[in-house]
Amino acid sequence: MKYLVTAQEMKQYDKNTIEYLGIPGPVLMERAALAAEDFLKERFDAVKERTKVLIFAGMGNNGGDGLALARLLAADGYAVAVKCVGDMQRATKQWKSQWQTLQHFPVKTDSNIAVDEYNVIVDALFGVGLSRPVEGNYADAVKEMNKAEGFKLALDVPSGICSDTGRVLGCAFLADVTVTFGFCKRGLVLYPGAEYAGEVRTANVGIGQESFLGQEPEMYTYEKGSVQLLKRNAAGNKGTFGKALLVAGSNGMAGAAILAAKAAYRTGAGMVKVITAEENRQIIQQGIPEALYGSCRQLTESLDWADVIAIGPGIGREEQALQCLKTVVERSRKPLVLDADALNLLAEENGRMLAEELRAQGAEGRVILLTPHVGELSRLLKRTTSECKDDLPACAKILAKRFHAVAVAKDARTVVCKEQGACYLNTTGNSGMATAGSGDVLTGVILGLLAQGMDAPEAATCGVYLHGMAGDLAAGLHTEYGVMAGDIAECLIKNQNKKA
Ligand SMILES: NC(=O)C1=CN([C@@H]2O[C@H](COP(=O)(O)OP(=O)(O)OC[C@H]3O[C@@H](n4cnc5c(N)ncnc54)[C@H](OP(=O)(O)O)[C@@H]3O)[C@@H](O)[C@H]2O)[C@@H](O)CC1
Ligand SMILES: Nc1ncnc2c1ncn2[C@@H]1O[C@H](COP(=O)(O)OP(=O)(O)O)[C@@H](O)[C@H]1O
Ligand SMILES: [K+]
Repeated sequence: MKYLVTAQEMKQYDKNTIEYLGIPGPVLMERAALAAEDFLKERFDAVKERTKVLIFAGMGNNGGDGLALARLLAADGYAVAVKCVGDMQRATKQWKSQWQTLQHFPVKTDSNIAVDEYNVIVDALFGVGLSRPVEGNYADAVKEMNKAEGFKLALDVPSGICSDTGRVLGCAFLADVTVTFGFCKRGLVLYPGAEYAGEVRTANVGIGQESFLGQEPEMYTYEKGSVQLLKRNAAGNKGTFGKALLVAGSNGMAGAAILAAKAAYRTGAGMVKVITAEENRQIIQQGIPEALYGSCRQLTESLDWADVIAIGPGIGREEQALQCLKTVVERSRKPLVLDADALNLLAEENGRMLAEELRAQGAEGRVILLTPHVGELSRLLKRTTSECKDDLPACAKILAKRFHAVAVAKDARTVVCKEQGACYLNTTGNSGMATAGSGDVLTGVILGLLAQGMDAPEAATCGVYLHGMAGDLAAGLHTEYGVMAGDIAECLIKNQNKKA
């Protein structure tokens, strides 16, 4: 598990470390600068004579880190220059102290430094203290850095990237690598910040879990290798691994049902039954002969048979779909995953009473998982898609609270939220997954994990992680251009802890 923090959380942990743990600010700054120096030495020591480093320093402590880095590199024999941007009178105390020390070292600091003489550019303009769009002299500096050739390193956060949302505020530094201090910031993982940050290295500077003082970060992600599937019972039979009921696929949409059913099997479900339109019987039986088949008339008896249920992929919004949804909501209290058109139906006027009923069931303890993409989420919350996209974690939380459910808000960085507690932000997957049917595969994965007895929040987070890993493996085989949803289903669980 890896924490992802906001600027405010990071500032609080800085403060706790200094004031409560008693580690002075200048010590933290020195360690931050040492971590950045270690990284540069690892890359450039072999070509030190040809390496010329230019550091752009703002007037806050991020700039202070830059000044300390300049001193360390100069002491180590590197050619270093610093370009200060801003009014030195307004610099922080630590900045001024670093500046005084720097005067004893051979570092060029005049204002006429020509960027094109340098082959390593370090951005130390703003870190977590960025508070408004980058304009004027600062914007000119960012543009100058971006235009420069050579390697680009950002300290803590690329300047101009909002640490909390990953949004570009005005303009932003485009880094090859970001060395971030203490904990990884959310904005380095969320898009477009993730693209500006390049490769992210998180450096230990002495701010750790002891600095939380009871206030853990509200977001985390999984790192490679940290997801564990439930141990399989060696003596188990197909009943042991769960009966998964999938209500999917209207006339002409059998593919959605096949993809989701395949994914549930590939994730380990013992039995999968597909309830779908009569017209789909043959194609389902050919497409996935391992699945049991039932028509909509057999829904009620199938609800008794099932351990867990998913409804939505490809069901459409016609009357029959609404009736199926009604039956699933009213005639069962079993764990339920709602996806795609099941969510659209709940958002429509016709589905309002059902949505109310579902909320009441959630409050009474029914296990409910909702897996909307941004469009479906916007319909459920009656907000615009850009409002949802701009703050997906907050919107996912609202949805989770509204339905007393687990919300899986899908995007390039999917968020999983419970009513209470930390949010999970997924970092596996790639643009190849933006292809029709890949959401159906995710529904099947989550259903398969639930069928095996995983609890709902874990099934959602593991499911999203594994789905992304499968997408990465599929992209390894077919490139991001060539991935189709069926490839993702085929790659499920294969070496889930290895990146393609
Ligand atoms: N605490 C510690 O000991 C440690 C901290 N560490 C480091 O400190 C960094 C945080 O430092 P920080 O809090 O001083 O904020 P920082 O990112 O330098 O920016 C603030 C300055 O920018 C200015 N400013 C903001 N937006 C602006 C804009 N758009 N356009 C123009 N100006 C703008 C703002 O001005 P003001 O808003 O006050 O007018 C202020 O002057 C952190 O990221 C990490 O690198 C590490 O060394 C580890 C130990
Ligand atoms: N650029 C991307 N990077 C990573 N994952 C992505 C990207 N684009 C889409 N995905 C994932 O693919 C899936 C798409 O789901 P959805 O929009 O419901 O598709 P569909 O309705 O076609 O099945 C989601 O799980 C989403 O997180
Ligand atoms: K920076």
